[in-house]
Amino acid sequence: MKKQEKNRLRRRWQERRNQIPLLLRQEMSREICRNVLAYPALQAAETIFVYLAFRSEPETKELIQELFARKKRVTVPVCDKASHTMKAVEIKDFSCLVPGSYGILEPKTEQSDVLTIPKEEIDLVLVPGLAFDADGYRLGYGAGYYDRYLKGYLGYKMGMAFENCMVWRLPREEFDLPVDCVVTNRAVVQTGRSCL
Ligand SMILES: Nc1nc2c(c(=O)[nH]1)N(C=O)[C@@H](CNc1ccc(C(=O)N[C@@H](CCC(=O)O)C(=O)O)cc1)CN2
Ligand SMILES: Nc1ncnc2c1ncn2[C@@H]1O[C@H](COP(=O)(O)OP(=O)(O)OP(=O)(O)O)[C@@H](O)[C@H]1O
Repeated sequence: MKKQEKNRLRRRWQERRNQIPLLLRQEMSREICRNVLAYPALQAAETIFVYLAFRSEPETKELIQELFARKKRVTVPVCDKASHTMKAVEIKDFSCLVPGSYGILEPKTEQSDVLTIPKEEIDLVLVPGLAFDADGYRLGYGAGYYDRYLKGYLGYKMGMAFENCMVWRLPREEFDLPVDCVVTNRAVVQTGRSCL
């Protein structure tokens, strides 16, 4: 039941996000990144797990560039499609990235083999989503990658979304894990603990 409802919502929220004109999306993405960079949990974090945007998600390239400038350790997802699990792989620049699972940019395999960073070393995870609710619950693409990754994760979890992708309440299942805050172009919505 919940699954069907989530699938219906996925289509609706994906459509809604796709309808934001590109220029507005880019402008709002820059505002989200500014808000992320100003947030204390980001400033305190040394190792960060950040997604590489695809489809109409808030963009992260400029954010990552600034993380490099601030000497943060940057890791990005590498998916294993068979098990629907992902690992965090360190990148030092953009030159190692190639289209991987689902056409999302990923570091080349040789890089994944040597630069996988253990979950315990990740201070902050920046989480993409089609929608987030007021308690930090999230609607993703429906493969459970982030739910699996965040299970047992003790660091800080920060959602990133356009302000019109915030909703009062999403359907929840037992494996869904909320983020600690959601950063939008307009505000930081505190949904859990406030710092690292
Ligand atoms: N930028 C970014 N990277 C990310 C995620 C994300 O949400 N955003 N993920 C977060 O989990 C993981 C990838 N998850 C994905 C899960 C499903 C589909 C997908 O295309 N699903 C199909 C329907 C399922 C199917 O193929 O049968 C679709 O939406 O059309 C794409 C990515 C890891 N990397
Ligand atoms: N911790 C877990 N262990 C095993 N299976 C899980 C776990 N979390 C989620 N799943 C499975 O993954 C499926 C998708 O979960 P869900 O609908 O919450 O995806 P999502 O969070 O929207 O997707 P994504 O994280 O890929 O963007 C669920 O049907 C569930 O069976």
